Amino acid sequence: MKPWAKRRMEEERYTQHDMERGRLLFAGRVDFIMGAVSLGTLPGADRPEVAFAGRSNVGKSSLVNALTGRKTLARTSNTPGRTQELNYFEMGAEMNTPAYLVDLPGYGYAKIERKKVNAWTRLVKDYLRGRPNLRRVMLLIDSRHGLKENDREIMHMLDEAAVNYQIVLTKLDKLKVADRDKILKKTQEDAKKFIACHPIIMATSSEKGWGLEDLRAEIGQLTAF
Ligand SMILES: Nc1nc2c(ncn2[C@@H]2O[C@H](COP(=O)(O)OP(=O)(O)OP(=O)(O)O)[C@@H](O)[C@H]2O)c(=O)[nH]1
Repeated sequence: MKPWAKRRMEEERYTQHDMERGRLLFAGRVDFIMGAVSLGTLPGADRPEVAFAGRSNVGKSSLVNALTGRKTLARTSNTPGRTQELNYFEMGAEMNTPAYLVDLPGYGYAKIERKKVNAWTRLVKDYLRGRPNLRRVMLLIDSRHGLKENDREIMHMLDEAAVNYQIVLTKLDKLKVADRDKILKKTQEDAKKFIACHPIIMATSSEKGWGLEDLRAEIGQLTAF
């Protein structure tokens, strides 16, 4: 996308207030609250939350770290599929409208046995159905691969649970310039087939810092009361 076109979209999509709130949310303290293995142990639903989901190795930890400008907040790894908990982070503790960021366990790692996949599905399904303060799930998709079968399964699950979700492409820097627009358009077309999927696809690179300002603003807007 041409920089001017991108700039215009940003201006139309977010108010100054959203951008400012997004910036402040991620600029202050972002504290790890807990890793929940069951719904019974989740923190109270007293503030809005946004969850991050995606296949193992999609770049979720890198993105969360890049958003907060920290290197060690969410664990990045070369051993996909290790985290099997709902990891809660509190953002904007010093603001009067704080929010939670929830890092959902990665899915689709081939070496995980069926039993664990079932446990993941159960935990995440229960979470998605029963969390009234969940404003949106950011569904991360590796821009080199596009939507895979298990991404589509999750999208159907989100559709059924009537959870608002939005696709965030990751690792855009790994694509050739000409391929970036192609994957964006293709994903946009795919997204139309899913009822609860947000029509706007966000594109990011944690490595280069691309799309982070937009994503912060989006989350700022979503978690404003
Ligand atoms: N070039 C490039 N590499 C990236 C980017 N984001 C992540 N990576 C790399 O992709 C690999 C996986 O990244 P992680 O952030 O650990 O992925 P994850 O989704 O948290 O993985 P799990 O812990 O399995 O859930 C790492 O080697 C990262 O360095 C990006 O924007 N650009």
